[in-house]
Amino acid sequence: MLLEQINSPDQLKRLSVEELPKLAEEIRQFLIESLSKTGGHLASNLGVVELTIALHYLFDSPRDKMLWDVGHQAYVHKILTNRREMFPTLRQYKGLCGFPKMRESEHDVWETGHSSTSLSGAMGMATARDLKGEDNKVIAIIGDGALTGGMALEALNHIGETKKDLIVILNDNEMSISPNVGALHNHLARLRTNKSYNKIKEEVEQLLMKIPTVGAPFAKTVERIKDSLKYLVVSGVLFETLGFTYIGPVDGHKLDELMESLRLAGKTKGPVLVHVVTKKGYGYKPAENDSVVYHGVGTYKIESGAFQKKAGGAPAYPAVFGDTLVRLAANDERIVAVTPAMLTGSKLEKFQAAYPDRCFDVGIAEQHAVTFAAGLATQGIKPVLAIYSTFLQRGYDQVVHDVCRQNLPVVFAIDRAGFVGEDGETHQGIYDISFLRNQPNLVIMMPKDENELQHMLYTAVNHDGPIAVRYSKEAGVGVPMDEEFRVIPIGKSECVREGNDVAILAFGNMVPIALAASERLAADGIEARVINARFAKPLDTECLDELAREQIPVFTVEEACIAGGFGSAVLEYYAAQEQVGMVVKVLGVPDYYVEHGSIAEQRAEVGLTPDAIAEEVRRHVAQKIQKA
Ligand SMILES: Cc1ncc(C[n+]2csc(CCOP(=O)(O)OP(=O)(O)O)c2C)c(N)n1
Ligand SMILES: CC(=O)[C@@H](O)[C@H](O)COP(=O)(O)O
Ligand SMILES: [Mg+2]
Repeated sequence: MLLEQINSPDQLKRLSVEELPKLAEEIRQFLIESLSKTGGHLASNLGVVELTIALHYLFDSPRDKMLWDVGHQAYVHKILTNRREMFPTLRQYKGLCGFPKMRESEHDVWETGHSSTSLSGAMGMATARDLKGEDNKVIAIIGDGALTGGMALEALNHIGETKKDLIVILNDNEMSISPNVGALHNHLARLRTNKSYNKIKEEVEQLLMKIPTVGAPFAKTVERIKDSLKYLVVSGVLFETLGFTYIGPVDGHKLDELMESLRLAGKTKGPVLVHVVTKKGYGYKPAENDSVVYHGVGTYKIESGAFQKKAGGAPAYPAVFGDTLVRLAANDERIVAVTPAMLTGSKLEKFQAAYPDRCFDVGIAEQHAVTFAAGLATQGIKPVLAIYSTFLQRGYDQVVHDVCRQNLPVVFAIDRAGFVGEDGETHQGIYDISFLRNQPNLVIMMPKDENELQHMLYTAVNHDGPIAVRYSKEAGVGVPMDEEFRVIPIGKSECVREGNDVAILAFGNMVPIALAASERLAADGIEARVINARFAKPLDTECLDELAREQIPVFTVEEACIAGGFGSAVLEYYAAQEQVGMVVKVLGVPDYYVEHGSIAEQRAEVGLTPDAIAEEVRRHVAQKIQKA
């Protein structure tokens, strides 16, 4: 086994080029076996085995900087940089991170998770290198999906003009999570198939070089013909017009072709773009046949690729969203769905099948998605933007400037709200309450269960202004679903458990946890009133005033950052009412990044569990008795 000897790029470099295909085979087998037990981003990593080997064979990481865009495809990089043995802990609590992590290795020079940041980071590193008079390489590896992200295009524009020595490896597998979309994608298709251009270029070159003496100088004039040929044969070679030397297309699974192109790129001055064509899921039939399903996987049987069946139970919130939107759209032709490249994650497949002309996958382009929705809304269309909380961060200015300020009726269906588990700190959906609550006109709500989610969605599509309904990725509570939709009165909470010793104001998916805490407290003779807050904006001020009149201590609970969240809003309200005597304890996510693990482990870490909440209340009650 070659792989057992390889724990560093230096050890890799000791292999002969002839041994590399065997190493690729062993790494591929390792990925398939290891991820069958842990899950993870399988298809993307299977597609970059040869590319990653070639990069570490030819270049000198970490002196040469490698930046992995999105970073979900950096498992092979991690295997080659002394972390193979950590793979049984992949994406587990305190285990190997599923994305590049500086703390894990000096070879992880840039942390990712959100897409389209690698080119800007690379440009920063290349510029710093030149300012310091150093001469290392800077290499960004970006997928065709990530290339549709606005940041990537901003960086291409900047890099192309400055002529920095910088290598961009475009890993083009025609896939985002779903099939890639957009004009850029179509341009790449033309480039992928332009073998004829490269063929002609080589033949002309060989022919000329055969002509003694006259050949060489004449070759220069032909250079221009070749370039015009390129423009003739391959319409709009975008990258060269942007100032890059374009090399490709290169077969990303043929090591000899890859090595030759990467060597050429390493010798080429200025910005270079190597267009590598790969197959997502390469080398594992189930993943090759369906790289959408095998983009991010749970555990599976290697022989068949069959996933371990999840126990039945209540439908997950995203599935309830997808099904509800299909029902709502049947009776309201204004409704359209917009997704920034997360069609399957947001469970919009059924909507797309039912209403293909009303379902818009705009690619990895959250800024555009938000303002596209705003444009739709100005013309009487009812856009439902299905977007993960963490990815909405990428379109924040558009939420402020284009939607809320213009008071446009856009529905933000904020999925993956709260902890997300294995994707970890780059993907936690815990900041949206804070960054949205400061926006005038916007309503922010979260259901206590899947039945209330359908009613909140119904309320949202009938609301005349910007409105956000957030929900987690988890399974619902397991309550019956009402046949008929009903409107949830905006700003109205509901009491789900009576009690007069303390009040727990729970937001969204924290309601079941708060109820469980109240049962523990009841056993101690402490009667907790549990309020399903429903709205972080506008607050149910009548409810808050009542609690103040009764001078009941308040515990707010949210699976979101404490700073600026729902509890902060309650504090602000009481402060504004000069209710100085009111006791308000805000329970939520403290001021640090919560890393990967299970959602349960993340909640336990920050104290969002029935036991921890009950303990907080007991501690307060004990202090009160002590003071009395
Ligand atoms: C800003 C942002 N939006 C969406 C995502 C979700 N996402 C993760 S990987 C991916 C597709 C990436 O496609 P590509 O860059 O082509 O990589 P491939 O998986 O094909 O190797 C998407 C949409 C993300 N990580 N970051
Ligand atoms: C790498 C990335 O950002 C996506 O693949 C993300 O991991 C999807 O998350 P879900 O699995 O929750 O859809
Ligand atoms: Mg891709």
